[in-house]
Amino acid sequence: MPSSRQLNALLAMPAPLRLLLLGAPSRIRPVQTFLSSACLRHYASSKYPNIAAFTLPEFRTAEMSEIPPEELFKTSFIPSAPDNPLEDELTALFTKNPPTFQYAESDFYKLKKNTRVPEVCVVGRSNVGKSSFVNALANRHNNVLAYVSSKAGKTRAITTYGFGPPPLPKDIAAQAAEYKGKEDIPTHAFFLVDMPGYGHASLKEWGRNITLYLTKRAGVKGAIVLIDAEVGPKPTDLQLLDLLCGAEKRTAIVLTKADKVKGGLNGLRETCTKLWDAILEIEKRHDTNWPWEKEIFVTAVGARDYQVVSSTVTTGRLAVARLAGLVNDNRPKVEKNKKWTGNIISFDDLQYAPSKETPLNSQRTQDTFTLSQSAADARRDETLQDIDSSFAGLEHASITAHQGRHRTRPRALGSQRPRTVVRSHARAFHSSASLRDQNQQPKSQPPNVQEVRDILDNFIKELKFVNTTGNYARDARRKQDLRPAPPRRHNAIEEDRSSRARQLQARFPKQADRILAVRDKRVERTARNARAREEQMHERKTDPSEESVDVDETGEPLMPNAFDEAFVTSPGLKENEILKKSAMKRKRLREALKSVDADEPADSQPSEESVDVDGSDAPLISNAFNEAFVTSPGLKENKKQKKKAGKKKKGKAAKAEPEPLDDFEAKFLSARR
Ligand SMILES: Nc1nc2c(ncn2[C@@H]2O[C@H](COP(=O)(O)OP(=O)(O)OP(=O)(O)O)[C@@H](O)[C@H]2O)c(=O)[nH]1
Ligand SMILES: [Mg+2]
Repeated sequence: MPSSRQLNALLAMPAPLRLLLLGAPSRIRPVQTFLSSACLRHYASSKYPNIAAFTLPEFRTAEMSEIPPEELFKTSFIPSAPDNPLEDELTALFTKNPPTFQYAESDFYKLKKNTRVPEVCVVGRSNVGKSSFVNALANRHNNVLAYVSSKAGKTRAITTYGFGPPPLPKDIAAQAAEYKGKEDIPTHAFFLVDMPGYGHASLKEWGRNITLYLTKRAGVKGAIVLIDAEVGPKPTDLQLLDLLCGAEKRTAIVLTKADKVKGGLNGLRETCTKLWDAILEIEKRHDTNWPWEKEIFVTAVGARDYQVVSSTVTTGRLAVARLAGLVNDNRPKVEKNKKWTGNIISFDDLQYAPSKETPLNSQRTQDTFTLSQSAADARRDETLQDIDSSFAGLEHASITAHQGRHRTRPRALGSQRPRTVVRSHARAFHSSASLRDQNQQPKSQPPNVQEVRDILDNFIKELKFVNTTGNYARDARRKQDLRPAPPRRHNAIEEDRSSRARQLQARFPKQADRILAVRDKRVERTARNARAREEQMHERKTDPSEESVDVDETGEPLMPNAFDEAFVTSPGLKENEILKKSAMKRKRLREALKSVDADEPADSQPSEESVDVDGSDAPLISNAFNEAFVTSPGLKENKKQKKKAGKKKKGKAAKAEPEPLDDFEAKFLSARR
């Protein structure tokens, strides 16, 4: 006789399915009473009847120790893909914003700091299927996200992948000040961390890293423990569960490779019973409120058959989403409200924590999406308001994002516009909005792509730091292209003269020929001068060694002295020599005249003391400065200089004997007298 609950389940089904249920094959009879219609259909047609996820709704309200393990499966049901109400939302959550590799680190102490994005880690023995699990969740089968191998020990580092939509720009902007460049601006809702495996082909330090990660890392919100369904729980698995129980870390236990279990559903049951027993033992031993999921999730996400993978992947996603806090878990809790200890942050403190006011609507509780209905509506309205008000929030977010470590993303090949974090937020908004509520249309239209681009372009123009080296180079190239062509070279003077001539011709038409002749003459003269200048310039540029050897009138090379050396490259050496000689001549005349004016005999020589002569034979002017300089005591240099000057003076005075006057000079002087 079926119970009232079974009858309810039967009545809820369409009539043909009820018949199918009543006449279902014996092998599914033990669980048939709780199979829903879609699930049953899937189950009956499946080649793999042992793929299932076991939940224990009654046990959630009862004390674990009171329930005998053999009772577990009487109340099991299969929330496989077609039956799961959250399937679409979970798929969107995990795949809409493409999951990306974040970082890999083999040393726990070198891990990037993360206190804001929830981390869920996947742990298990080596080769149990951890990396396959990550790939399946991301819906990546061909284009692999995590490396998978049939050999144990493939994953050797703590490898982090980002999943889910990024936080809203507004939220990022609100928190940006707190990051202060210490943590990356989040690009995803949560991180899934693929750990190296323990057991076969693993290293000691991997074990140490796993232990440290599970007990000390602040961002870890839960652990997915993968256990091979084919071989069952091993002592190392139980050690790990022991550790998690002691640390009171939220845990979901997932059986993998369910498609390989021998003995079908019965074989799977045996494994589950064994596992459950072991967990009860661990719980008794620790006497803690270990928040494990009180469910065993069964998957075969690494199977070759895609149908099998897709039918169990939602189960895995549900487990991860619950631990990350993205799914409201409305189940009544068996655990007492015990406070979290150590570095572990309370789950309720999380940004994505489920709301506390969610009503418990039935005994058979359901998971609901965190961002469902009213919460999603309110949040979307808020965001739309933000975006409608000319992207104020978005720009602010992008500024703060730029000031952080993610300044710009690499540009797409051939793209002229730098891809910024801003754009990813804009895209994320659309994806998350549609993810939250696919049936409801947004109340106001989100801006189209062109609008977003225009706003971003204007915005980027104002950001100086976006002008990276590459952009500078590009700008320079653009400027070069836009630069007007240099004007044709023309002789401005000639042009000037021609225009002047035209003016004159207009004024004096009769004189036109003359005007033209004058113009031609002047143009010719200008050209000649220009040629001369050019030749001069050319001479300057030619090798100076050719000019350094100058010859006197007799053809003998002049001995280069210091003066010549300095002068050698300047043009007009000979002219300068002539000028120099004439200057000397004039000087001599002046001196002679002075002596004549003073009524001194013309042949009298200037006394050594009275006329001081420097190197250039110019008389030294004794001024106050010189006096002070010369007589200042204690200056060795001065004394030396003085001595030198004295010597020079004598030498020069001896040298400076005036040359005898030539005929012209003698005549001139006699005439003056
Ligand atoms: N049939 C079947 N094979 C699976 C399943 N999951 C994983 N595998 C296979 O198991 C092997 C190991 O998978 P991985 O994902 O690399 O395992 P892992 O736990 O990451 O291994 P390590 O990185 O070495 O720790 C691969 O050959 C997978 O194809 C499953 O559900 N069914
Ligand atoms: Mg791996």
